[in-house]
Amino acid sequence: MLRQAMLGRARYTIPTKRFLSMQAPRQPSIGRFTGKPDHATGKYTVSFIEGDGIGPEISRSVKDIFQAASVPITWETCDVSPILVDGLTTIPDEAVKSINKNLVGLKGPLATPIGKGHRSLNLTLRKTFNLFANVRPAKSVRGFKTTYDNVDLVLIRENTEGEYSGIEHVVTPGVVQSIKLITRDASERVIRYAFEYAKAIGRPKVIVVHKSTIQRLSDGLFVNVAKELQKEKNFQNIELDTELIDNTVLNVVMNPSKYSDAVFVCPNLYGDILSDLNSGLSAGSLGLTPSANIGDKISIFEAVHGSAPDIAGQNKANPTALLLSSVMMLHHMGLNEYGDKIENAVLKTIAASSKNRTGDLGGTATTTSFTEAVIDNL
Ligand SMILES: NC(=O)C1=CN([C@@H]2O[C@H](COP(=O)(O)OP(=O)(O)OC[C@H]3O[C@@H](n4cnc5c(N)ncnc54)[C@H](O)[C@@H]3O)[C@@H](O)[C@H]2O)C=CC1
Ligand SMILES: O=C(O)CCC(=O)C(=O)O
Repeated sequence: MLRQAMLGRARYTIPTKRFLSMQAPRQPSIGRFTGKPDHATGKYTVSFIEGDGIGPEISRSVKDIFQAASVPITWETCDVSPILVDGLTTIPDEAVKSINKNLVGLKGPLATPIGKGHRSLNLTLRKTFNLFANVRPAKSVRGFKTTYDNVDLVLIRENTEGEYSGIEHVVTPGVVQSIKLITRDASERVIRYAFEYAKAIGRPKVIVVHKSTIQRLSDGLFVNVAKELQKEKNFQNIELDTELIDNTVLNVVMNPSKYSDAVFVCPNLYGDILSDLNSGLSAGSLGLTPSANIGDKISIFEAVHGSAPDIAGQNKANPTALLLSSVMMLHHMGLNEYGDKIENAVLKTIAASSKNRTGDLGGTATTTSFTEAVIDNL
């Protein structure tokens, strides 16, 4: 159900549906998929990184459901075991070639050793392929009761720098420094993407979440770039708000519906934390929230959650977040019919009965039984 609203000079389409659904959203003009299916088979090839911990279990679920739904995709499995070159973390050439060739990937969670060993492979992938925007929608799920039943939040996180730049050093024993790098170029490309995304999904407002009262230069630059961009003719009909992160966190917890007409955009770490909060509020679990890492040409889709080592190998993981990430991927590729079909089946399965739900949603289902129920509902 859509309603039209006249806002200023522009006509926007505002979705009234507040429950989880990413059905065939219009794609922003930046980062569009340009891959082509194979001539002989009519199928697209997608690079697949299964990931660590629960990764192989939830990846199996996605593969089984895609096969049952006859999605015209061939998976190309990629090994991203870390390789250290001159102290820098890289991934094997074959994986880089596969992703550069296919222009699209789906990945399970990758674990990062704490305080030693290789650098985060998640960050390495984002940097290697210049995936500058991380889109994280968080919506209530019909039939599954949480504190609020009308959460519909969209957050876009800067994905390549900020606190995740990896520039750290020991100044002197007992004194360390981590650099939060913010550049005009990276700020501009993610904020421009956020404006385009808001236009594409029919939201009239972009909110920059920051702390420029304290991080005056870095967050200050991020906010100023947003103000400059908003003056462009293309974006003048999108309202721009700026909010301090502590204020946003309080407001989201008190009344998430306040932000149902907005797209948040923020520097890397704020986006990481705020999006987990959004997941908790919308779903009561990390097991439901999908995401897209978008670059100019290449995009990689992944669940927001990590490798969940506490439940790995126990057939307890909820594959929904990876499944919904794969739905975002299908919409990105223009395979809307398949995306809608899988999304409907997943949501129907969760709504039907608590018996269908995995433990994180208070149910008793296993990864396998949930997958079978989704296949029955296709
Ligand atoms: N994008 C990625 O690949 C990410 C990777 N990580 C990595 O994951 C590892 C573990 O990180 P944590 O902080 O423990 O976060 P986590 O997201 O793996 O787990 C947090 C809690 O959520 C639960 N959970 C997560 N996903 C679930 C699912 N699909 N079904 C049911 N329950 C689920 C876990 O059991 C755990 O109790 C670390 O090595 C971290 O570096 C963390 C975040 C993102
Ligand atoms: O790579 C990691 O260990 C964590 C990355 C992360 O926090 C994220 O994907 O949001």
